[in-house]
Amino acid sequence: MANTTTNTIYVLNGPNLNLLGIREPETYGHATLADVEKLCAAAAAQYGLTADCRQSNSEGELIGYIHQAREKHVVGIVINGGAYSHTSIALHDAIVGVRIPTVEVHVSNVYTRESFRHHSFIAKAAFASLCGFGIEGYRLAISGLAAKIGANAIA
Ligand SMILES: O=C1C[C@@](O)(C(=O)O)C[C@@H](O)[C@@H]1O
Repeated sequence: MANTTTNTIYVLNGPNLNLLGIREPETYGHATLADVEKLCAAAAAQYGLTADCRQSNSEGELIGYIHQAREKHVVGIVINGGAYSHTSIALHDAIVGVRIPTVEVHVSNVYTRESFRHHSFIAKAAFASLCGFGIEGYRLAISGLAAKIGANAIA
C-alpha cells in the first residue's frame, strides 16, 4: 500500500470570519483573517506541519472541505465554525465522519456572551475546544493538535 501520510493540517474558518479586523473589533480584535492565516502557517511550521487555510461563508462548502481533508490524508483540522458552531449538526457529522483529530477555536470567549453561543455542535465532535484567546487561540490549537498527533517541535 502507498504511504499516504502527509504533514498537512486544514485550518477552516466559517461565516463572517473573512470580516475579522472589521467586524466588532471590541469583541474580535483588530487582526485580520490574513493575520490569522500567517500566524497558522508559522505555528504549523514549528512542528513540521503545513497549514492549508480556507474560509467559507457556506455550510456546504465547509463540509466539502472536511470531506476533502479525508481524501487528501490531512492529519488534523483546526476549525472556527463561526455561528455554524451553534447550529450545524451537519458540520458535527462531517467531523465525526472523517475521523480526523479536530480542534475547535473561537476568537471570543463565547461563554461570556449571549446564551445562544454557549452550545457548540462542533465541540462535541472535536477532541478539544479553545475560546477567548483572540487569534492566539489558533496558535494554541495548532500546538495542542501537534501534541495529539505526535508532531514534535522542530529545534
Ligand atoms: O462568528 C462568530 C465568531 C466566533 O466563532 C468566534 O470566533 O469568537 C464566535 C461565534 O459565536 C460567532 O458567531
